Amino acid sequence: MDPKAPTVLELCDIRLIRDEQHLVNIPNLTIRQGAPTLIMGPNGAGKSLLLRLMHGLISPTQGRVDFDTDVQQAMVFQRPVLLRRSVAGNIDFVLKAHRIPRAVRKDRVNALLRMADLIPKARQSARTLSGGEQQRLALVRALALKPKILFLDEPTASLDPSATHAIEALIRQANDAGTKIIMVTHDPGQASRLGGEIVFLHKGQVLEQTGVSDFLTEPKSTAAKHYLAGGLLF
Ligand SMILES: Nc1ncnc2c1ncn2[C@@H]1O[C@H](COP(=O)(O)OP(=O)(O)OP(=O)(O)O)[C@@H](O)[C@H]1O
Repeated sequence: MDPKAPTVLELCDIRLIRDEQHLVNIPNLTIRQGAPTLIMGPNGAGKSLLLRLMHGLISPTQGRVDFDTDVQQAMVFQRPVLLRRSVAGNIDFVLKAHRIPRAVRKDRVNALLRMADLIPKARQSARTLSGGEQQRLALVRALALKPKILFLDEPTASLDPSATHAIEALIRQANDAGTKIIMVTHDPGQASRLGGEIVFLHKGQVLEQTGVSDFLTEPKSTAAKHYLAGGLLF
């Protein structure tokens, strides 16, 4: 990651405490523009909490997340949350809610459906799509407003290899178009295909922030070594 690239987000002295447990404890974390930032770490490390803190879905007990408030952000969850509308209707709804004029909306919806390879399914009820199709729709819907930051929480966790590749292609396209991708993944293969940097989280703390290939070949922390070797962490 280019250390001179502009900052998109900065965590300062963040602590998230619940029932006297320090679930997240991050003195400082800077996320910069450019290639994806991939958050890895064992189950329960605090990855989803970190993503939610960054996106502002939850407030920290202490500290602050600095970002440009004018910047459009979007998030896609592990299980897509789709509206009881048609496939096209799901995208149109988001655009309409942001007062995008009808003439512009039609073209934008079609372009996004094409990107997701969902043109033939445009009129189908979104909730009848397959898991992979639903996730493609959720992803292009999140891109509808051209967000500067896109948070993805294990978007391919329940998908087969071909659906996973389709989602990765969309992620790459979004990244190339200038959207900063911040994504939780457990899959080292996916991390190496997408590239960028890894933020390795363990027990709510950032133990490493480094390039994907360095992390996968030479993890510095014992916790990351165990994690990559498939060992149990305590
Ligand atoms: N509201 C809450 N109150 C108490 N504990 C919580 C709360 N929310 C999350 N936790 C705990 O915080 C820890 C981190 O949760 P989180 O969902 O961020 O983990 P994760 O790294 O995303 O794990 P996974 O890989 O399993 O999805 C977990 O032990 C979880 O039980």
